[in-house]
Amino acid sequence: MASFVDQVTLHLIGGHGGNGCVSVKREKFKPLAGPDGGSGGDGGDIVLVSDVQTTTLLNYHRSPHRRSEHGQPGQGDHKSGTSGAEMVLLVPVGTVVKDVEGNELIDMSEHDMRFVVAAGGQGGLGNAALATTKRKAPGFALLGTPGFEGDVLLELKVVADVAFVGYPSAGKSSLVAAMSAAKPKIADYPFTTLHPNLGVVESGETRYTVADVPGLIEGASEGKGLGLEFLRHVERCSALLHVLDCGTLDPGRDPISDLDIILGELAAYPVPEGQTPLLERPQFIALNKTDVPEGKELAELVRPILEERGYRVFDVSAVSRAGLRELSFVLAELVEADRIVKATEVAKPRIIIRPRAVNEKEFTVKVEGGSFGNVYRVIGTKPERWVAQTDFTNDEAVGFLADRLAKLGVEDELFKSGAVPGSTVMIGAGGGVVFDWEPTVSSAAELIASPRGTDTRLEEGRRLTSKTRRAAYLERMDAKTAARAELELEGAGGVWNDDEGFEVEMSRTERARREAELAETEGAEFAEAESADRD
Ligand SMILES: Nc1nc2c(ncn2[C@@H]2O[C@H](COP(=O)(O)OP(=O)(O)OP(=O)(O)O)[C@@H](O)[C@H]2O)c(=O)[nH]1
Ligand SMILES: [Mg+2]
Repeated sequence: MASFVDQVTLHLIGGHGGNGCVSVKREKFKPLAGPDGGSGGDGGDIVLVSDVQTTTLLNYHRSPHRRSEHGQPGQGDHKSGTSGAEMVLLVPVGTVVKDVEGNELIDMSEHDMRFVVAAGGQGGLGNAALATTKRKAPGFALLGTPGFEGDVLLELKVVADVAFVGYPSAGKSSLVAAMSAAKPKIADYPFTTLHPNLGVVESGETRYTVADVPGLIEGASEGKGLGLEFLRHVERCSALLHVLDCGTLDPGRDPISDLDIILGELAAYPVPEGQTPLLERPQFIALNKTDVPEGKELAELVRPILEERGYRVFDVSAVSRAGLRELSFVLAELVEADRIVKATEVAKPRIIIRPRAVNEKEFTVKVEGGSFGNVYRVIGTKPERWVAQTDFTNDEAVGFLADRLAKLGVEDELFKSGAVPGSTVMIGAGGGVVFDWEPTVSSAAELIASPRGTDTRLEEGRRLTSKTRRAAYLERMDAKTAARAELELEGAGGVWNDDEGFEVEMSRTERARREAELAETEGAEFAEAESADRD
């Protein structure tokens, strides 16, 4: 027998970010015209989306391994890699997502909720994006980081306002189909329904959901038939509708004894603590199949008995749709009233993801004793991500990592924790990356002599003193007419205010040079470096 699947472990791998590209632009008369390596695209996320049309986790049971697309690497000529496509996994409304330790990550209790279960990796910056006025020609790019890799647990607890319960073939699915747009499987053999079908009913102003659960038989609470397992889906329903079959030809059955058996089984279902037992919730009765003459007769016979017991009884037919309108209005009223009550109840504390405080430390250094001396472990998302972005075969990239770590204050913190040059430093909580620590301070001299990422071949534009600039300016004023002709020839444009506030037209290259110079003096380089960190 097909088993009912309402729990599945997904094995997820988010797409990796594409690597950044190292490339230098080459033109006919400018073989080294600056870095132009594009950035890698981000890896695609894996996103869970709750959807009323989806009723089961069966698909994931069959193929629990899912991976989203990788980001493409960047290319020369400033071409960024395309980002990996997001992978959307539709899950039924009522799916609870848990991590491997069983902690609830999210309860997807409403339609169209989105939850990124496996974030894709970040694309690495290309060398063009890493260039600053100081580091004009970076000979390295950042690597894309890997996407999330791990397992999550999906557990289905259908959330419906009204649950339809009853014997197999009583017409529960037929009623859901007749009252909503849902298209559950309907057939005249028992246990057609193996998982709950959800339908959305619109009645006047009210929208509510109904769910039918697999048929119940005597002994269901002991595991007969499909058992009572799936009644966990009824746990969150505000009301029950007993669907009684008045058209059955089975001599051993009649609506009253059917109802009694179902009530007995429902009473045996243990609801979790804090919830109303199933039989203490509002219950209605639908006498179904009244379109057939015998059904109508039988319904008329049993109606007074049921009403005497205090039930509200509806004669309906899923086939002729008789009585469905009235039924849906009454259910709507009840759902409305229940919603008002629930809204006034104290809301359950919701999980709030607070943004990290600005001054919160971005990493910690832990000192771990070892047989080869102390190990200084740096733990923090930023340093760990930076390590993942580093191409350790490239000295410049390693240097860039060192600069970034120093800027974040990792070096200071290592000093404070007692690390000395040569100490073993690990970055990352797990195995991580192991270094023999060489503080960058000692390499400061090297930095002054030749900043990382410079290429003397690109160093045409030396920085001018204001004196030489003024001289050059006066010279230009003299040769202004000639210069203008020349500029137009170059297809140049742009007006620039010089030191004295005069408007000077200049070529694009000159303009770019001046802009770069200005940016540098205004500390824009700092901002650029910041943006290179991309947080
Ligand atoms: N004449 C008549 N037949 C109906 C009516 N409602 C359902 N049926 C028939 O009864 C059979 C069973 O219907 P389902 O809707 O699959 O019954 P169910 O209660 O969902 O059954 P399980 O999923 O097996 O528990 C089908 O052949 C339907 O066509 C009705 O109002 N009138
Ligand atoms: Mg059914």
